[in-house]
Amino acid sequence: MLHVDNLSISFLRYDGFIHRREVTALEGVDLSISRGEILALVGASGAGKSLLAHALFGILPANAVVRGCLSIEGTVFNGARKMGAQGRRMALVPQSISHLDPLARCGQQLLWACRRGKTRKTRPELLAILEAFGLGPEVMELYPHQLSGGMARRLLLAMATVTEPDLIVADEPTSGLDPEMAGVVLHHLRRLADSGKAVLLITHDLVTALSHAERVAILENGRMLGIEQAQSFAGDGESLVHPYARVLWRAMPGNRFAVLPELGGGVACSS
Ligand SMILES: Nc1ncnc2c1ncn2[C@@H]1O[C@H](COP(=O)(O)OP(=O)(O)OP(=O)(O)O)[C@@H](O)[C@H]1O
Ligand code: NI
Repeated sequence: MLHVDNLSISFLRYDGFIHRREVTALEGVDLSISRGEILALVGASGAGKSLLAHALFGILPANAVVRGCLSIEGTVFNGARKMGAQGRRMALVPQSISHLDPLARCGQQLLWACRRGKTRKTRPELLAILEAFGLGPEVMELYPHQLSGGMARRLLLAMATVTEPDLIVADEPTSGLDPEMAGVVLHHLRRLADSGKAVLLITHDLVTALSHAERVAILENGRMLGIEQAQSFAGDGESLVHPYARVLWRAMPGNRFAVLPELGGGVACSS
């Protein structure tokens, strides 16, 4: 449903008045997501996960240079923002809660999300989507500053999913949530995938990725190191195709916890 082919992102920087250079942040990234699937995109802070999401939605800053090919169900596009009706079939749950408008009540922002998705919802339907993310009806009347960080994140999730888009890109949707609420959010994303949607779940947490995704894509320093089946992260990691994935898996607490030279050396402790 979504195909990303050879995506590269760089930023133009000016050194002095005339010297211009490109700094590459993402290089040669390939991935695809099918309907019914959660693909987790994992990587350390700064790996380029949010950049990839922003490229999909055409919301990179003006000095970004994007190369490669993005297509959704066979239609090539360069950012959902410029796609009209097609773009409305994709929704982003942004990483930062600053994407909420501080001057508008939460209910109003939920209605705007419906309007952007050309969808009409009744008040009971809006309350139901809030409830699905553990938010009560009183949230409709509140302003963003009256929400906790976790509530604001869940409101962003409600706004992204209220129109039931075909592709949901959720950038760190569980960050700042307690384990119970994180479970509610991930369960909801699972339900959307099971109903035929495609979900790109961006997270730095391999455990979250493994428990909810079919496949896990590993991004490191702007490069895709490989895509693995989630079920291959088991035992000693012998079913994992990519050496880096094996290193990552074995380095997790509870596994062999061996820090190998590829990760920069360090303390190795085997159980
Ligand atoms: N507007 C920009 N101009 C220049 N470089 C940028 C810009 N935005 C991001 N970058 C760089 O691109 C790299 C990837 O950033 P990105 O936000 O995608 O990381 P991330 O994987 O989402 O990290 P995190 O887990 O912390 O959210 C970083 O090194 C960052 O400094
Ligand atoms: Ni990010």
